[in-house]
Amino acid sequence: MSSRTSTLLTITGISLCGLIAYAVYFDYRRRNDAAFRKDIRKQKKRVDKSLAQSREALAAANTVSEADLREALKLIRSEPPLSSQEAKENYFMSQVAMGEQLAARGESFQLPAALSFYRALLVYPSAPELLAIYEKTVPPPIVKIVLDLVNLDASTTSVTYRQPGAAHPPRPPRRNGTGSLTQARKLPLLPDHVEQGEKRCHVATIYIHLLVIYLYWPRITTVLAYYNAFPPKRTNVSVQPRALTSDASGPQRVLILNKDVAAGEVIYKEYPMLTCLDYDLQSAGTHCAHCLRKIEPALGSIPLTSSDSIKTIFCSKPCQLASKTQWHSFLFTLDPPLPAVLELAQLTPSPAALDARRAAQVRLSTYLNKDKKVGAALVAKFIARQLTASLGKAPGTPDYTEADGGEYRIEDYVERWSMGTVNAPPEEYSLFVSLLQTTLPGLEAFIGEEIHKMLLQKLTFNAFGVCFGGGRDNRPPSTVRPEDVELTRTPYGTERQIGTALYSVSAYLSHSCAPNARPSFASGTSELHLIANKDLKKGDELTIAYVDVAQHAEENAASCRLRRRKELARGWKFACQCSRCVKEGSENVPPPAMHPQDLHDYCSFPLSLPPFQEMRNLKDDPCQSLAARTGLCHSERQID
Ligand SMILES: C[S@@+](CC[C@H](N)C(=O)[O-])C[C@H]1O[C@@H](n2cnc3c(N)ncnc32)[C@H](O)[C@@H]1O
Repeated sequence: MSSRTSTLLTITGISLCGLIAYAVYFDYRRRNDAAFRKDIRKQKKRVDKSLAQSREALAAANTVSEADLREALKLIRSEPPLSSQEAKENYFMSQVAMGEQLAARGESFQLPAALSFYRALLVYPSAPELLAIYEKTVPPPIVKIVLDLVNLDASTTSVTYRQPGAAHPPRPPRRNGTGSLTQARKLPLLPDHVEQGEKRCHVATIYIHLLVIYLYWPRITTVLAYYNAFPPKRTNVSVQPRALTSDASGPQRVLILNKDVAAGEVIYKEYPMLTCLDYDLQSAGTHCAHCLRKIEPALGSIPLTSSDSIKTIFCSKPCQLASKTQWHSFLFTLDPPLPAVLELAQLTPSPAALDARRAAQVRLSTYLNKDKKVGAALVAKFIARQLTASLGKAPGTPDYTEADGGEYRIEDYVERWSMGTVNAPPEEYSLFVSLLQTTLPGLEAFIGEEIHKMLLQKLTFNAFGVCFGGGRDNRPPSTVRPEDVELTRTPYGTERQIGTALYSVSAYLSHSCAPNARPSFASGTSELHLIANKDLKKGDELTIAYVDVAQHAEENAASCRLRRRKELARGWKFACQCSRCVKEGSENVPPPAMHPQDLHDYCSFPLSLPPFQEMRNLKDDPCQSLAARTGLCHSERQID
């Protein structure tokens, strides 16, 4: 030990001894000397009084009168409205930043700080959620002023009044969640759901309520700064609002390159948040059900032991463990769905309950298997992953976070994705509910049909098809109408994929028929490598092909254009305006003749399928007359 260290320790030791000695002496006199005790009481009263006086004086100096608030509201109401989404987002960020700076300047800046936070609230899509965030992060006197402003605004709003960018002043949360994950997060706070659960008088239900409250409560620090921390710097890309043009359709956000890259270079690599092996391959046992790697028989595989209701194998122990803890136990086994549940004796299921759980799993698996319903599997896995990530963490399976310094979970990414318009068959939701009811009773109260639909729309819309090499050619054909086939983004075509995966960064890639980048699965797993198709410059928007854009031997430019635009219209509901489509569209080359006896010559519906047989007998354009009667065929309106 150096002499300096020992001197410090000696000084510290003496000081501590002195303090202890004084405390002992003080305590001795307090207990034994009545006059000393009286004196202390007097002193304490004096100090308390003086403290109370200074608090009152301080409060009086900082009280914001109703007149001040009315004046402030008048000012805010006179500000011009914001029209675009981008302007609202910028406004929101600047007001929050200003609020924070003003709040840090002390008590005399509380009103201006509150005004900034209030302005941000007016343009935020979910005011109750932001208020909850403020309550955790903003000094309480400022939050109080914000709440006073909200109340005053609500009590004095006239119908013609418009806030900057906001149609209405903030409202309390709606009672039934519809439309967004943000609302899903607030469900546990809604009394009608809590009452519903309590009526069941079920210990498990109450436990599930607590679990969901914990799970959905937003992690305060991460919400506002999302796009600062995401995507991580190592990906060399950023997510930016699409430059506004006269065309209002198109992606809201796009991926922009942050540095120059050469053709063939890997721009970034990304692990999936969630994977789904195609069901036929899962049954065949040819691929790992977690990373989707092809199983090499010589190297062996690891089965999922314990009551697996589907035949599942993995390439390695880590994949088995990850899959088991993230969703497999929850969805496809009779094991406790979450490790935390193990400890609750009252949740030990009866044999009848286990039978019901197994039956629900088998029903869902059968449904998934038919017509490759990957959307339903993605939703089930998403819910399972959310729950297990929060409460069922096992060693070696860290929660998903793909950001610089931000702690994000899967729902934080999905919440911000755009969604398509998928309509799930009605039985899909009831299968899902019966799985939840038999696995963690009570959970289903929080995932209504609307939330289920919203998840389905987001997950299927943003899913990627995983293909190795050029993909496979033995995927079982679908028996549903072409328009109802679930499509995933893959330049090889969904019918060549071996599975589906969701990626937090790549979700933002938009489509071009002449893409400047391509996804590759060169590691032989679902890890996505984004490769530059040509030399690219910092600031370029990255695009990939959502569909197979290659012109095949039997096609000419026009029929290739028609095929890919049809697929884009069916899967992603947009008419591509890329340079290639525009150029080829202007060349007016007629597509080669098709086979009218098999396919409708415009939308290529197989007319032999039962619903379309009647179309053969129609004299006029079958697509149009069918569309007029049933709305079934609308491709022609979407693609050209
Ligand atoms: C999977 S999402 C893409 C996500 C997107 N980056 C976003 O969050 O806004 C697919 C949707 O993006 C839009 N999109 C992508 N590429 C497009 C393009 N080239 N032209 C028009 N819309 C496009 C379409 O609305 C499409 O349905």
